[in-house]
Amino acid sequence: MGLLPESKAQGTGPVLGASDEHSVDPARVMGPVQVAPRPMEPLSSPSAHYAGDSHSAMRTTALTTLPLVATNRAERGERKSKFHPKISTVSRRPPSGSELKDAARFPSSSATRRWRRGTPPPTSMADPRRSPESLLCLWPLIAFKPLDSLRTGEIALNGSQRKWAAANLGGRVTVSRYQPPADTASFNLVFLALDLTTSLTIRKATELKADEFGRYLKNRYSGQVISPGQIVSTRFENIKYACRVTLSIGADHMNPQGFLSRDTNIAFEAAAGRIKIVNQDPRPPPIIKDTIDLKRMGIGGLSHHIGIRNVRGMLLFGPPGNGKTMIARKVANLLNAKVQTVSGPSLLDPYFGTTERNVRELFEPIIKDQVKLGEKSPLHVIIFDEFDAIAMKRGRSSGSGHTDIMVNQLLTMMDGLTPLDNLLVFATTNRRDLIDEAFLRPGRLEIEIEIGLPDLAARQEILEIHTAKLLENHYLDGDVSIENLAHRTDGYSGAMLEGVVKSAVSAALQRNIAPNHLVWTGDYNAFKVLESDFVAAVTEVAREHGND
Ligand SMILES: Nc1ncnc2c1ncn2[C@@H]1O[C@H](COP(=O)(O)OP(=O)(O)OP(=O)(O)O)[C@@H](O)[C@H]1O
Repeated sequence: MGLLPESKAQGTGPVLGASDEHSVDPARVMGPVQVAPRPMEPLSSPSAHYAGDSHSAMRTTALTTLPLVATNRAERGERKSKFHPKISTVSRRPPSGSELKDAARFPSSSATRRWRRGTPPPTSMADPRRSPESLLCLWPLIAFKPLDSLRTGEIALNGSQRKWAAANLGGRVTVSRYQPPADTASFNLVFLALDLTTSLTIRKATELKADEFGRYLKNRYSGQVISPGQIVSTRFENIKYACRVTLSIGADHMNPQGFLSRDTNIAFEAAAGRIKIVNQDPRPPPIIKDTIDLKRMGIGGLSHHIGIRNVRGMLLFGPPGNGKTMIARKVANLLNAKVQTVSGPSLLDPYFGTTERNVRELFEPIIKDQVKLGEKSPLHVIIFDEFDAIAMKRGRSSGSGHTDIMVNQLLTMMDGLTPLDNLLVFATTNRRDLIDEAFLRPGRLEIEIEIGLPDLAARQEILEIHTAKLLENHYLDGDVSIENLAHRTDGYSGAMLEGVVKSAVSAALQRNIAPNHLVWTGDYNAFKVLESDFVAAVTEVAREHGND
């Protein structure tokens, strides 16, 4: 049961993953356990068991955070069994003195930095400080069951689970029990998008029936917690699929982590290649249904208006550069929708009637699909950037009343002569106060989400997102502290934080280019972006935005 070398063990983060068909026996599932990167703690109870143990032992001890050391079956002299192939194990025992020292160092390891990106499930999509990427970085969850062949204190993770958790064999992880919300209905997922391009085992072109595969997954995994980024390995019609969760939306507050239920709508994606998806519902299900508790989202008194209809639109408002457009684009893309992004001012035309025509043309393909295909129409998404330019309060403009005509036309198009059930509208604005209230009525932009400036934790997440590639390629100097940078950038928007990273990289590149020659003189392997590059970039970006 060999320990990994110290350096490797340090770099190993938390372990987690989807349960795959071999590691979960639904009858014995104990419920999800959260694996999180915490400093190791000594065992609190010698009777704490994770493997080969009874339900109750698991329940009574699972609250303890335990240090674990990964091993594999071969090391333990075990053969792969038919029912538990490819299982590696993580064994638990009291930490040695040197491991406790590691634990003290652990928080500064690159693995920890990477995992700090993880956050507990957001309480609301309306949280203005959460980036879409940050929504994808939840603590991984896994459902554990007792397995007789494991020794006391061991847990088993398959390859997909280790990959998702960036966990190596022999690495230490800590595990703690995860308590889902008591209201399980609100913890159910309403929508799940799975990307199948991770299915490496598929050698020849395969046709996958989306409807049947969806039913199979729901039968098999109903009641399991699914998280964004997770890879679920499963065998269907003799083919092993690795399904990566690219989008998951919960019933309550659009929490992206929740139970797969028989009512969860599943959409599949696969890059053009070996997997051809057929029988996919051409129109992904509505992302927002009456199952959402609108009151808890801060929208009172509209539930009875919305009934079971889909929400038609969302208004994203707040200061510039904090990801409004990005959120809209990501959601639209992941929903596999036909997306049109238009900037409000680009629709405006001084020639009489041209603006109205532009608006009409925008809606034409959507109306056509709705009339022709009805329920089978693909989902269309229109993203209106700078919406205030075309949705300004009526009665304010002096002169021709041109703006009022356009607002009326836009409202008419959104309502549709035939209700447009195939349309989802995102409108973004920095000036919520300028928008005509009529747009905010039910059936139009029913949900308003304020996306404000990021707070400290959100700034750290955003910086981590934008430095992830640098970190991965070892281009970040060891002295760079994202945490410090987050402290230094109070009041910066997401776009400004992205600018800080770009500017720091640019400064580091400059150092490696010979003056006057524009020739790279550095050593690619030794290229590092330094803490001082970031510090200078913070000031530079502030100056650019007139904030210094
Ligand atoms: N929360 C965030 N997480 C990660 N990156 C972000 C975030 N917010 C902004 N960014 C970065 O800033 C860029 C600009 O963001 P985006 O255009 O979506 O902001 P916006 O709120 O729509 O701004 P505007 O009101 O000016 O249109 C994004 O493409 C992204 O790179």
